[in-house]
Amino acid sequence: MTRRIKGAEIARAITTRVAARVAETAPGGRVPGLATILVGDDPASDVYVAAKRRAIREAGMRDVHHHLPATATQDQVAAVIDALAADEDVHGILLQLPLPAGLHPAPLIDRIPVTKDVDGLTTASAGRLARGERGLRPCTPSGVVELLDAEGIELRGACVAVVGWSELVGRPLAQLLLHRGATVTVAHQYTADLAAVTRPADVVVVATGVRGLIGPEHIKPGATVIDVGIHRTPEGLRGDARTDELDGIAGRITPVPGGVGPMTIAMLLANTLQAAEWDAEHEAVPA
Ligand SMILES: Nc1nc2c(c(=O)[nH]1)N[C@@H](CN(C=O)c1ccc(C(=O)N[C@@H](CCC(=O)O)C(=O)O)cc1)CN2
Repeated sequence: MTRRIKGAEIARAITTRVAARVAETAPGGRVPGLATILVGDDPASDVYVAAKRRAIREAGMRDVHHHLPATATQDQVAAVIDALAADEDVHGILLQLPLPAGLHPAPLIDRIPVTKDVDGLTTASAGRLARGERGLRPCTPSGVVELLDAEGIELRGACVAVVGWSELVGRPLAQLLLHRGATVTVAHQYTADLAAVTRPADVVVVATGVRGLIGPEHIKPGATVIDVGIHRTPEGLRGDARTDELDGIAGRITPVPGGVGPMTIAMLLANTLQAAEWDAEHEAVPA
């Protein structure tokens, strides 16, 4: 039997811990504040930002939100980020992706101070991750590592295939895993013989945005499959893995929904708490 990894439950436990810590420190100290910026009306982004804002409030944090029209200019988005960067009550700033066509995400993200980069996506945070220095890590990759830890999967010496090259997931995840002593191979949707890369792996993480890319031909019996993909289909939400076909082959698999998705939000709260605690200690992000 293939075990379903209960991401939603693990995320709830993290969220509860964060909320308890906020309640403990808020009376004397400052309430952590997280600002979300949504540009345009992408329906999936609407759902994700609404879920983030709900989680922020449930954790006892301050919810600051800016919704700009799809016609907003690069300068208008930059002005919102700059104002939040200067606001002492805001400890984290998140620019929801993707942005509408015509806006360039990288220069906007890089206006977020590294101390408030709770999404871990600035060049400065990426540099810290590459060097193995302390800092705020991207939420989905750190959520994946938390899931593997919660399942008791030993990463040191494990053979892990990361399928996907995105800046949001694949590339930072490969680095996080390397820092944990895993042997990491990065592949993607155009890898010529994908099965040759994934079949030897103890853990396969798939984050390509290609529905059903990974099937039984890609997975060693007993291996763990972490499915980061989310596709809205007439049959409901589906991932990048053909989960039904992997039943009885994979040792463990994350479901979609209820797997990696909720971890992204839990790690965002954990990062915001961390940013607020560093701020309260008057520490820059410690090296
Ligand atoms: N600035 C960012 N933009 C985006 C990120 C990110 O980490 N930072 N990640 C993704 C989307 N995302 C968060 O924004 C996200 C995706 C999925 C979920 C989630 O809880 N999914 C549920 C299903 C919910 C549904 O779709 O109905 C699940 O898998 O169980 C949360 C957050 C892109 N943009």
